[in-house]
Amino acid sequence: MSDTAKMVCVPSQAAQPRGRCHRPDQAPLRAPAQHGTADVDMNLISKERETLAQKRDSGAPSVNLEGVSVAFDVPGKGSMLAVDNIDLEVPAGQFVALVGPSGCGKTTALNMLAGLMTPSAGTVSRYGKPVTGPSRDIGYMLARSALTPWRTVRKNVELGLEIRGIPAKERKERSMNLLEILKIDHFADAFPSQMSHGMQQRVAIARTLAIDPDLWLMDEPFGALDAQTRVRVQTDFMRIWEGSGKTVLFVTHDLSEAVMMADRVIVMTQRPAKIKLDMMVDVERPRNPQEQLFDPRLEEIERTLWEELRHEFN
Ligand SMILES: Nc1ncnc2c1ncn2[C@@H]1O[C@H](COP(=O)(O)OP(=O)(O)OP(=O)(O)O)[C@@H](O)[C@H]1O
Repeated sequence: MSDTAKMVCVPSQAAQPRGRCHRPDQAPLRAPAQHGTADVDMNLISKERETLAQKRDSGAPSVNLEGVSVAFDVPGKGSMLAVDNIDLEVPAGQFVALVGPSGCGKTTALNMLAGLMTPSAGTVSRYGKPVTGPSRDIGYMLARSALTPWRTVRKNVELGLEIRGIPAKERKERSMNLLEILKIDHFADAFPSQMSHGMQQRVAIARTLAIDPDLWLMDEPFGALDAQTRVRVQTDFMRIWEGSGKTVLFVTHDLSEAVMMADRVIVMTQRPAKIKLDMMVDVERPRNPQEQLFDPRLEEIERTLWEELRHEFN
């Protein structure tokens, strides 16, 4: 692999003053359980939570990419470098948006974190442990997360809980709670085909979050929504995330969405992907996308990011 230049070292949130941006060329600022008894199932869940709490208490970053490169074999063309020596450290509880031109490697980064692929070089770790495969504490949502057409909305949301052997009563409580927050509880017994696309995306959000994942990987989750629906869904999503303490990696092509939602925005270069800019969004929370659509500070940050991003499209 033509794995050459050392690119960037991204500091943790604690080490990084909000609202500052850092260029990479500067010094680094841095089984399913059987449907058995409820007792057995609840023990399993509380054990997982305990382990997770220990990991978080360790202070290790929720996500860490160190010197990560990815090369794909392209028939007739040989090895193609998609991701080039990336370092990215994300502390637990941070909301990070990844933006960059199409094909620059954003999804590839999420896939590595999800344990769906391994890097060609470097290490991908969570709480200091290398990622070796899919993990139950990760939720992964795509732009077009297909719902199961023959299951009702509630049954779709409960799918992951069913697989984990969560008892029916708790499944129902959790799914209805999320559907209420997302304002689609009155559709609980409907089928996906009876809902608008925006509503289906809300169901997909609820399904992703129902298992209470520690790391939320979101790949253009609102990309297919019309502008008005998008702002409404963003607002609901913010309400769920803020205060949850969960780590989010959020891929989007929409800069204003990135700035509105995230604590920190990473601008990637065109392929092979490197980190071009790493910027904190110093706008206080809670944020409300419906009310802050034209917030001057958000617009200012968006302009700064756009100045970096636009050169990647030439
Ligand atoms: N399995 C694969 N085999 C070969 N090439 C691949 C494979 N997966 C991704 N690529 C290539 O790697 C590069 C990065 O792809 P990736 O999907 O990560 O980009 P992206 O930034 O998410 O793009 P988009 O914004 O369009 O979704 C692209 O050039 C893509 O064609």
